Amino acid sequence: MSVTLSLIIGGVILLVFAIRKYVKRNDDYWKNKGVPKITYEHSFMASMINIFTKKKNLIEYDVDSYNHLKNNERFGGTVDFGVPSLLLKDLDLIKQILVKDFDSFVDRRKVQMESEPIFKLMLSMQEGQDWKNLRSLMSPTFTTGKIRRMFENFNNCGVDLVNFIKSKPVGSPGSRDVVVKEAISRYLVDVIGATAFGMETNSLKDPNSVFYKMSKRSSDFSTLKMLKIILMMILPFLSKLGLRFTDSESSDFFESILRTALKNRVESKEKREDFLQMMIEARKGELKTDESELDAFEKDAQLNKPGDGTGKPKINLTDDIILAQSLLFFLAGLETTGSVLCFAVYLLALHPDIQEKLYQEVKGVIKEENGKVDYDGIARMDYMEKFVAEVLRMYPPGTRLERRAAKEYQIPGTNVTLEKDTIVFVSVLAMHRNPEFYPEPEKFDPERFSPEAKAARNPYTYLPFGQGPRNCIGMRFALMEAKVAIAYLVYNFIIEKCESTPVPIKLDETIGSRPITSLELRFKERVMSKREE
Ligand code: HEM
Repeated sequence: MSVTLSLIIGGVILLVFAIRKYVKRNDDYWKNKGVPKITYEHSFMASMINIFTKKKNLIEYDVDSYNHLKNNERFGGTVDFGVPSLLLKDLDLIKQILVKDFDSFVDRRKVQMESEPIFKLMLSMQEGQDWKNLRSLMSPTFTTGKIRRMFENFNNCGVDLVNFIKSKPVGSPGSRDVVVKEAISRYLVDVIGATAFGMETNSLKDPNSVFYKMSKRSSDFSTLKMLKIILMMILPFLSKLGLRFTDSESSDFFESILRTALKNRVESKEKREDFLQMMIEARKGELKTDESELDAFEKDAQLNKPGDGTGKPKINLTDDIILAQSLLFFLAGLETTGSVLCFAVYLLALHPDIQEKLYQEVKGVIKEENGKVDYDGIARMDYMEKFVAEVLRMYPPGTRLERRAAKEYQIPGTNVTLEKDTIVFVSVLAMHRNPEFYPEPEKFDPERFSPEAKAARNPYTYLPFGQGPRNCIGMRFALMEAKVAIAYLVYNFIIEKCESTPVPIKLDETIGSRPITSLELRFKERVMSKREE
């Protein structure tokens, strides 16, 4: 072996041991505080090896930790790659932290984004008062009234989605095997392009759409990319050296397109029904919420004192801030809604009885609305509501909710005091799969979300969009765009497994919260008699 090679190998071994020592520095943190430490923990080495060898994906660690807590334990300490974090299990404590004591837990884990100035300005990255000011300004953009005004865009993309599937090569008569992820992602890119920036991105119509290609790049989480992200979480200084969390080519592409769109909109003074327009109105203090439109989830999310009461924004919405929120709108909805839709279509294929019930409901409502899919029609579909809720229970894209203590915090009813900056988290996936809350959790059953079943359950057992003031701002938008796609698909096709469809579902091996990208299903065109139509 040459001297250089020996030096390199020696250097690598030393580096790995140095990182290991750094990561293990807090191993006794919880024991010293008298907090039950979850003995099953994220060992740095084991996690890295498991991710690389694809033995275990990231989200399984939280479920293991949750299941490791004893019945009477309300919370337990873990050490995530060297950072002490508290896993919350008790539902009252979860409510206390997410909603009642929100002022002590405004922010999430700090992420260093030195080399990504636009990402740093996104709502999800903001902290403290800056976040409150921005969130109050943005909240009115996602209310029912605003989504209703955007609805025509959903409809146009629904029609294009059906045509996209029909454009695929026919296998057996009238049926096509389609890669679901591609069809769904193209639909979402077009919906978001139109509703966020008034752009026709043409992903469904143009197989070579650059928007689709770039969005695919932005959501590619290969094993290597995940390891880079984990490394940047462990060693935050890497971002100061120019390493980026995001894919630079796609981020730069979207940033430049959005910058031009914003400039053109401001200069032309043209008015449209899209997110960009609302942000421009917000800049002038002209964007308002209609309080009567808010449901319990959104009332829980209201901040105590939004704005300063004068209607004038408390922050200066610069072009960069608007640009950052537009990009966030684009990215936040792609992977999340995309994975929900892929699971939804897969579950329909596996459960023909549920698909038939949904089809009958969709057909009935479309008939009542004179052949149209419209906002009120979708909102009236009760079975659709239950179906989507159950998909989100089984496969929540946001598997973990995190908050960071803004100050010292004594956990109510205990002597345990959390230090400022301690991370507390909720394993959404583990709760959704807890048989105590959801008997036979592996069974797909939309009736779990009947009004009676819901009323009998603690609402904090179900948190696909988080809860409290820092919940998902795009929930209504996401649910509507997902339901419209499902309605168009079941109305036009019978969805079935095909030879290549994996049963049970195969999950993405790195992240674990989305299906494999190659998932294929069979779409058979429905033949409707004139009387049925
Ligand atoms: C089915 C689709 C979606 C799911 C399941 C989902 C889920 C979530 C979850 C779990 C959170 C964290 C909430 C918390 O910490 O309490 C979140 C935050 C967020 N979501 Fe979504 N989301 C979805 C779609 C969308 C869409 C379409 C948008 C944009 C229009 C969006 C924008 C955001 C933003 C901006 C935040 C951060 C909010 C803040 O920090 O104030 N999401 N989402």
